[in-house]
Amino acid sequence: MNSGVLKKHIFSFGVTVIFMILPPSHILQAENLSKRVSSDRWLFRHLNLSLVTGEQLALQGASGVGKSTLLNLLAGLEEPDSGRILYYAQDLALMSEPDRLALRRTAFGFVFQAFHLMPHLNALQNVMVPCLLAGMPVNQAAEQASHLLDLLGLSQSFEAFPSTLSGGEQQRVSLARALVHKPTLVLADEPTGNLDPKTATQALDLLCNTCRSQNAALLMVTHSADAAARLDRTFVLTG
Ligand SMILES: Nc1ncnc2c1ncn2[C@@H]1O[C@H](COP(=O)(O)OP(=O)(O)OP(=O)(O)O)[C@@H](O)[C@H]1O
Repeated sequence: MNSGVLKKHIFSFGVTVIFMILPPSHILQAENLSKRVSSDRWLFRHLNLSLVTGEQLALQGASGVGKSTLLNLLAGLEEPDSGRILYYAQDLALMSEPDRLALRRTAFGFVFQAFHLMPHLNALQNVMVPCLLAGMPVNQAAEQASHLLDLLGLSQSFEAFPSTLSGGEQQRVSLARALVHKPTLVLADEPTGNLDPKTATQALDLLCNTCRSQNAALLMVTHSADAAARLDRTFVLTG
């Protein structure tokens, strides 16, 4: 073995050992998080939650307990009353608004409960938005968006505007939009809540498999015990 090859072997062995010794890195940490929605109502107090890179976590809890609010806090869309949220050890509250916006656009993927599709854009254009915001060429964005819409059974609906789509179709467009730019963290609020059982299984397969293959962490709100059981771990939010 010549010395160049030997050095390469020693280097890759060293990298492997470092990965084995280091604890898994936290992509997201919520520390001592508290949120109050009125003078006498706290949704949660001193909540701690963390996700490691590539981990899939189900978020469960009774209706109205604060799951969507927690997702909004973790995404930096709302501010906690106390506590902090770290993305790879960076405190979201200490980032400038442009940096936080850039992080949300490039690293995060969202499936909102209310979809939040842009009404003046068709399904394909809605899914292309995160790619275009990340600076991807239009052709490539269209290719990635149409591939995901195909996989979600929406190949006939590229040109359809949100108002002409059913709730389940809008939800699948919203799911495609959350994944299309290959985010590192996907926050999904009941992403299969509007789908029939067969379509829900297909959509969940796509969500979980895409996150696994891209080593993206997934935090998914779900009322379904079956859906939760597919993920690595469940966190139950209690009032
Ligand atoms: N900004 C706010 N001001 C006042 N009340 C709020 C605010 N945000 C959330 N709430 C209240 O907090 C509670 C939790 O809402 P949230 O949507 O987070 O619950 P959830 O657990 O996601 O519920 P579901 O499972 O029904 O979707 C609700 O009672 C809601 O009305």
